[in-house]
Amino acid sequence: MKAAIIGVTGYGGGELIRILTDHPVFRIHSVHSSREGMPVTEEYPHLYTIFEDSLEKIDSDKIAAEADIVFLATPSGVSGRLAEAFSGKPIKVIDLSGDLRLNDPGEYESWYGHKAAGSNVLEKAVYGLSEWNRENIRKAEILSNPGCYPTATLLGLGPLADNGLLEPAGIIVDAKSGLSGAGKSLSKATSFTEMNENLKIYKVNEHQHIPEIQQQLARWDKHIRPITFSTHLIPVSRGIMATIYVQLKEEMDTESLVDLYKETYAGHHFVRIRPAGKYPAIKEVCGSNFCDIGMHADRRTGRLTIVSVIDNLMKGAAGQAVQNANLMFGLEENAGLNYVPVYP
Ligand SMILES: NC(=O)C1=CN([C@@H]2O[C@H](COP(=O)(O)OP(=O)(O)OC[C@H]3O[C@@H](n4cnc5c(N)ncnc54)[C@H](OP(=O)(O)O)[C@@H]3O)[C@@H](O)[C@H]2O)C=CC1
Ligand SMILES: CC(=O)N[C@@H](CCC(=O)OP(=O)(O)O)C(=O)O
Repeated sequence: MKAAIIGVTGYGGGELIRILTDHPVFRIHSVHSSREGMPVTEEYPHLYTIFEDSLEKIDSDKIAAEADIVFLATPSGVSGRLAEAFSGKPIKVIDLSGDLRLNDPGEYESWYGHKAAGSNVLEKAVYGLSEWNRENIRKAEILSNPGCYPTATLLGLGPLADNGLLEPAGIIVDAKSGLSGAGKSLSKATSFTEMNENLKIYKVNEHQHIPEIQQQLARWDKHIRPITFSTHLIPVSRGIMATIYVQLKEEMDTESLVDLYKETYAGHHFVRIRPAGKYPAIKEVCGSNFCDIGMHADRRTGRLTIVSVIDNLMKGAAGQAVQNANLMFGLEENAGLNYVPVYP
């Protein structure tokens, strides 16, 4: 199977190269960004002798005629236009950006500040939270890969929301991300001097992933009220931790909750549930496609704390994109994704 990658010089695109150069079925056919003609190794010297192709022009007709799937690892605003260009052509599309995730174009425009993709594309786009939408993903022609924070948050809340166990008001998500989550562009906020030995909150109550999380929670349980969602930068390259606080409709102890999560994710290779009393750290998933989840029900407050960790570039972006591509082509879900986390 031939894969094209647009936005290959970014962090998400680079991670797609890392995965696809070692994939048993997909082979990288062409790579693209706005810098036509440049060898990929100019941007990524770590790929010397491994992948040395040059960037090609973005010609949707040519790409669709030659490749079986195209990954759009481009910024929001750019991806939507590209998805429109590929729509209706004989090629499957996976978009890593937020451009196709929200059903309501008006909501997209108010949170992202760009013009939404056309309704023909939005209506076809399937939301690719792999563990929760497998059947639709298998049939998708255009797939919208979930955001990094939403992946960690939704995998952490799914078993409760889907079973109607959540008290609908008062859900709080306190999330932290490594700096690669912001992409490779230089910015003061993510520079070494700003972030070394530091921790910062940002986009308070206005993060663009809020409506995406809310939209999926409503699919599980339409009674769920608006969540509080806080995002922080931490001085690491990769990794997201979402610490989630919820109240349940009925009291459950930690052991029963762990059993519920284990049952829900049985057969889902990439979600690992920790035993009662154990909590995952981001280092324990970095470099891999795993989402690790731990939890504790606090009898004193009546609240449940859920901790969910992923590598933002893997399960939060390129890893989940390849997991979805595997499903779309009828392959084993974990084909080419059996990475052991890089530790320490
Ligand atoms: N980083 C992460 O952890 C996650 C990222 N995402 C999403 O994935 C997408 C890619 O993210 P990331 O890799 O971090 O971003 P980067 O900023 O690191 O890379 C963006 C890429 O898009 C290319 N690009 C930018 N504008 C254009 C254009 N007009 N035409 C063609 N190519 C263009 C850039 O190439 P060049 O500079 O060579 O033109 C570069 O290859 C984004 O939508 C992001 O929101 C989603 C989940 C997690
Ligand atoms: C650390 C950091 O800055 N993370 C980015 C994630 C951006 C992203 O992945 O954007 P979309 O999923 O919406 O396309 C942020 O918080 O905006």
